[in-house]
Amino acid sequence: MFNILLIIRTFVFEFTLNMKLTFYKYQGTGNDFIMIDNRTLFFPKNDTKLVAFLCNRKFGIGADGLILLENHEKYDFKMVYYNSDGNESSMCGNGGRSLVAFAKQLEVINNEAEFEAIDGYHYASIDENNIVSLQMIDVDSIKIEPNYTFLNTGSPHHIQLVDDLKKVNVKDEGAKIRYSELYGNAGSNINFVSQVTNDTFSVRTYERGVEDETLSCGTGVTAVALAMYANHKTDSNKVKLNVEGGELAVSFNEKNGSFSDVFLIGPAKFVFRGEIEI
Ligand SMILES: N[C@@H](CCC[C@H](N)C(=O)O)C(=O)O
Repeated sequence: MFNILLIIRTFVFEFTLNMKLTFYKYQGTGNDFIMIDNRTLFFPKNDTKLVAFLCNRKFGIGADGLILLENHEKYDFKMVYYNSDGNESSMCGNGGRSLVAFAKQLEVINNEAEFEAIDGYHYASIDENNIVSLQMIDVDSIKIEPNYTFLNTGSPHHIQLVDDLKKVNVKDEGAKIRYSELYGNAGSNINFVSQVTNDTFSVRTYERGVEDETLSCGTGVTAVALAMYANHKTDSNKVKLNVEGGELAVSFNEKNGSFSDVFLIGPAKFVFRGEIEI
């Protein structure tokens, strides 16, 4: 039976490396990631099918994304992020927070980290309860339209306020906007938002590269917090975000429409460690 599954898997994903891969599984408010310690640079980084297989929830380990931790000449480490479709992508906020917890588990850092991701330098701190506070990129350009707001917080985000968040079919409605003329080939992540109080919002996100709703999106809630402030929906510079997988917070400073000292704050948890034949 095992051999038959291996043959099916090899046929579907088209690879066999004949090795055992050690991986760690992490989640940040339900956005889940496979972590690989790639400090020896053993991982075949251009193997899209391998990454898609590892992230596949039926044939592989299952995750929204895969992250490599690598050495960096100047900082504590480097982050390389792939979406579950197997393609390397732009910044992942929950992934970045989870990677800081992973770096702590590997004893690469203590309670603070400086690392480089695809969008540049990041500073982070982690406390004894594994609450990670991750500095995100500064944002100085926000497109405000009557029905939506668009900005880039390391990844592109479309933000739309809705009347009844529970009733939104995030997968279908998100895909329509993601593949619409508005965003062309590159696409965008799509966030549906409802306001709870002056400083609290609920968010559901369709993620590009997962092509489905995920339980949380870190760059997404960061974008929502800044967008709600820019649209005068809140006057607080610390915003709480309820997502399907838990709660996050985003703090920032704003001056003349530009945002700096943007921090994404929330839990990052180790789930399990394992080995998989690839
Ligand atoms: N889950 C992420 C966002 C990951 C990147 C996104 N799917 C994209 O390709 O733009 C987060 O927590 O920020």
